[in-house]
Amino acid sequence: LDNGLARTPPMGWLSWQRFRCNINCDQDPLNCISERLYKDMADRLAADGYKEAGYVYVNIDDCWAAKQRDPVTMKLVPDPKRFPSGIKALADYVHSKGLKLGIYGDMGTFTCGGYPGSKFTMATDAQTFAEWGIDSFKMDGCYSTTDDFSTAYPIMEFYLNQTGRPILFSCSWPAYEMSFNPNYPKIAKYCNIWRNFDDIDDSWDSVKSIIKYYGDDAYNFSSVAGPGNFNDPDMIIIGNKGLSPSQEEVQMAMWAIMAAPLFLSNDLRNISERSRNLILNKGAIAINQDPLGIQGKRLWQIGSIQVWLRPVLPNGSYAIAILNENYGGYLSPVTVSLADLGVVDNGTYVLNEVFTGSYIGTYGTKDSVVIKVDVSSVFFGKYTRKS
Ligand SMILES: OC[C@@H]1[C@H](O)[C@H](O)[C@@H](O)CN1C(=S)Nc1ccc(F)cc1
Repeated sequence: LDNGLARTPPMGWLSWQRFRCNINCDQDPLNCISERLYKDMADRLAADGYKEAGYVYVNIDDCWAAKQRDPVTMKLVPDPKRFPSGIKALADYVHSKGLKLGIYGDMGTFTCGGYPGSKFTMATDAQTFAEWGIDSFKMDGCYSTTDDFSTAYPIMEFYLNQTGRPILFSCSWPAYEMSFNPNYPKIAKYCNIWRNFDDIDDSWDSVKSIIKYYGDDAYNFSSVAGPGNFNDPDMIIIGNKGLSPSQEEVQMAMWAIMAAPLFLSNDLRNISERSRNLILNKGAIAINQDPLGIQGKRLWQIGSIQVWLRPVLPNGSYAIAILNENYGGYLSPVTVSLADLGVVDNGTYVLNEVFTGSYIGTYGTKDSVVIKVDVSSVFFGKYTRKS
């Protein structure tokens, strides 16, 4: 979507994977979906180095709203007990921290969690969000029929644009059309980012299934990615319980190669130094945020070894990820040269490691290097073109 936003994949924090639809603020006040949760996370983003690294969106997901709209204005209202100050006050707070506030809705009659949907009130809801100072809107597709998607998302984009406020538009449109060829060029015209596969869960299997979907690249959806419009493989779950340290490195590396939005869904109030350093890894973020905005691709898979490549600046350079999804065994040696990767120019290259994994071999042009990647691990490096 050409609205000046998401020129690189957006970065920030999103409540859903970690905090779900926990509305039990009586028993669980620290973790329920409430203004307190988003203020706490805004505080952490601003104070712990995340904002400086680029993580600027604080995004509300499902279950924020009251079950009934205002009967007079038909406007959405936040749950009065859980958001007593209202969304505008929350946006003001988040903005005072130099951050942006996102919110969530649905094109159907209800959200997936059963809260009011926007099916008949798109103009009102877009206007409401703009009045509140909202900076990003994720519109889900629950309680909708299949042929509605290709009209509902353009209509909502029209009304968001009408407000005159720049609002990043996150669409779940292709995620509801996986089984039949989504019209990706049309989706890219109306959306800044779009979910196109299953919800992520706090597990290695979930991360692997998403990597597989993106490696298979059905309908060549990678080709429509670029500044202003990105495929969204869902949230970063680093810092939660389901991934081992090396598997967390895999997610950070692969989301960087895939030019994915980086929306953390974890508890920033209680995160290990290791996970926090991984989330803040400058080399990985630089590749994720590369201005070319080209989505990396899986070049080949041999057994449990996958080789991915993403063209990045300076011109002629590449980020490379070698993923070992093996369960058994130890370091698998992978011999790879730039020629193997289809890089056939006569430039001089340096392979400087951005990340993890080990390799032996010589720097330089067509030489092969032997890269050794451990199980459930990734080698993540950058071939920088020197001349
Ligand atoms: O309720 C909202 C929740 C999150 O926003 C996810 O990111 C969205 O992909 C949708 N969503 C959920 S749980 N969606 C959903 C997941 C499984 C299902 F059987 C029916 C709906």
